[in-house]
Amino acid sequence: MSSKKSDFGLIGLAVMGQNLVLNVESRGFQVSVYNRTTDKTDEFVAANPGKKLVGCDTLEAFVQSLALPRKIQIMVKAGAPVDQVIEQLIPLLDKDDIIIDGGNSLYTDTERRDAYLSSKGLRFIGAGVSGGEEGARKGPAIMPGGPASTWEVMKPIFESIAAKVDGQPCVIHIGPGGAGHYVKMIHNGIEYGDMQLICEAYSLFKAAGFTTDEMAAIFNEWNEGDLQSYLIQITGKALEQKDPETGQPLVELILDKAGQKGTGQWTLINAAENAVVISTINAAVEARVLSSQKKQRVVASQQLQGPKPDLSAAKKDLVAKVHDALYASKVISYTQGFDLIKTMGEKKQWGLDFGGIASIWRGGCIIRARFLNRITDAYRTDPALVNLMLAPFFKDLLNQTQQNWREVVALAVSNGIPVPAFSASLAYYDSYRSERLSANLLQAQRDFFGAHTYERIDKPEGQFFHTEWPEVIG
Ligand SMILES: NC(=O)C1=CN([C@@H]2O[C@H](COP(=O)(O)OP(=O)(O)OC[C@H]3O[C@@H](n4cnc5c(N)ncnc54)[C@H](OP(=O)(O)O)[C@@H]3O)[C@@H](O)[C@H]2O)C=CC1
Ligand SMILES: O=C(CO)[C@H](O)[C@H](O)COP(=O)(O)O
Repeated sequence: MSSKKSDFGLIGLAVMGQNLVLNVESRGFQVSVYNRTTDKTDEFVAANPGKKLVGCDTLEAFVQSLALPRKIQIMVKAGAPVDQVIEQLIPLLDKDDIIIDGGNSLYTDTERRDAYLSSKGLRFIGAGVSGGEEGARKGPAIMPGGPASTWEVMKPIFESIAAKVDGQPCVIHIGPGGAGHYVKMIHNGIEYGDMQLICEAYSLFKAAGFTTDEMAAIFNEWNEGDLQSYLIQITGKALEQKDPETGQPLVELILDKAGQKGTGQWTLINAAENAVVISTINAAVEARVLSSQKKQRVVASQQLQGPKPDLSAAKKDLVAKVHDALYASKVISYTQGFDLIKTMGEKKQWGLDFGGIASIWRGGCIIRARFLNRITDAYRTDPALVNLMLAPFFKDLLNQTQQNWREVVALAVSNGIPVPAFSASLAYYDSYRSERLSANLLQAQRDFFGAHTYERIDKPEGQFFHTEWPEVIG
C-alpha cells in the first residue's frame, strides 16, 4: 500500500463506482477504494495494475488512507444502503471531512442527510451523476448540490473528471441541499420522455414496413442533424445489432417489457405535488408501466378490437413527418421539465441557473443533445423566461413542425398505434396556446354539485359567484 495519503476515496465498486475511480485516477489523483464485498475490491485493484489505487478491506483502513479533509464518494445502491454506509463512516471521520453521495438518491433523502451530517460537523454533497458506464469512465455530467464552500473544495476534482463541451466542464454547482439530486431526478424524467418518443417513432416506422436496417439508417441520419443526441445515436446502433445465435435483429428478439428503477415516478410525484404539467414524461412512465403488463396485453389483444396498423401508404413522407413530430414533442418535454425545475427552484429558493443546467447536460449525460445549445441560449438570453416554448427559436420551430406533428398523431390514432408521448405533447401545446379552454363548464359543474363557486368573465377577477342550480334528484 502507498504511504502517500490518497486525494479521493470511493465506496461501492459496481459499474459506476469502478469507472468513476478509473476516471479520477486518470486525472492524476491517487484514489482509495472500498467495497462491502471485499473480493470485488481485490479483483478491481488487481485488474488495474500500475494505477494510483489503494485497495482497502476495511472502512477503518480506507478512512486512514485518505488525506485531510477527506473526500469520500459513495456509489452504492440508492436508498437504505447510503444511510448504512454513512452511519458506518461517521465514527471514523474528522470534522470537515466531506461525504459525496453520487448515486440516484431521492432529493428529500439528500436534504435529510445534509442536515444530519452537518449536525455531526461533517460536510455533504449530493451529486447526481449521469452518463452510465462509459460516461463515468470518460466524463459524465455531474450535478452537485450542497454548500457553495464545500463545492469549492470539490471543484478541481469534479471539473477534471466531467465531460467537456466547448472546453467547458459539464458540472456546475447546482444549488444548496438537495438541489443537485433534484435536477438529476428531472434529468432522468426527461430521459424517460426522450426514450419513449424515440420508441414511438420506431413503432410508426415498423407499421409502415421499414426493415430494422432501414430504421437504423434513419436514426443514423437523424443523428447528423437537429435531432443529434446520444439516445438517437445508440438507437441507430441498437437497431443495427444482430443476434449472434439467430442472425436476427437483436431488438426484435427483446421482450417488450420495460424496466424502471423509480426516478421517473419520483418526477411525476413531484410534479403532482407542485401542480406542474409534465404530460410527456407522465406518458413515458405510464408507457413503461403498461408495457410491463405483458400477460394482460396478450389477452386483451385477442378481445379488444381496433384497426390493423398499416402505414405503408404513408411510407414515402413518413420519415420527415415523424422527424418533426419527434422534434416538436421533445421541445414540449424539455419545456415541461424546465417548468418543474423552475417551480421547485423558486419554491425552495435554490437560485438555479437554468442556462447553466442546460449547458452541463450538453455533454456526458444520457440526454446529451445538440439542441441543448438552444435551451442554454434561450435561458441565457432571458433567465426569467416563463415557458421555453415562448423563446423565439422554439416558437418558430413549433410553428414549422406542427403540421407534420398533427398529421403523425392523426395517422397513429386512426391506425390504432399508441403514441402516448407524441399525443400528450401535442395536447399540451394546444392547451397552453388556447386563450379559452372548456374549464368554464367544469367550474359550472363544480358549483352545481358542491357550491364551489366560480369567477365571471364580465366581473373583476377574484370575485366569486354561486348559482342556485336546479335540483336533479327527485
Ligand atoms: N448504472 C448506471 O448506469 C447508473 C447508476 N447510477 C446510480 O449510481 C449508484 C451506483 O450504481 P451502480 O454502479 O449501477 O450500482 P448498484 O446500484 O447496482 O449498487 C451496487 C453497489 O452497491 C453496494 N451496496 C449495496 N447495498 C449495500 C449496503 N447495504 N452497504 C454497502 N454497500 C452496498 C454493492 O456492494 P456489494 O458488491 O457488496 O454488493 C455495490 O458496490 C446507484 O445509486 C445508481 O442508481 C447513476 C447513473 C447511472
Ligand atoms: O441515472 C441514470 C442515467 O442518468 C440511469 O441510467 C437511470 O437510473 C436508468 O433509469 P431506469 O432504470 O429507471 O431506466
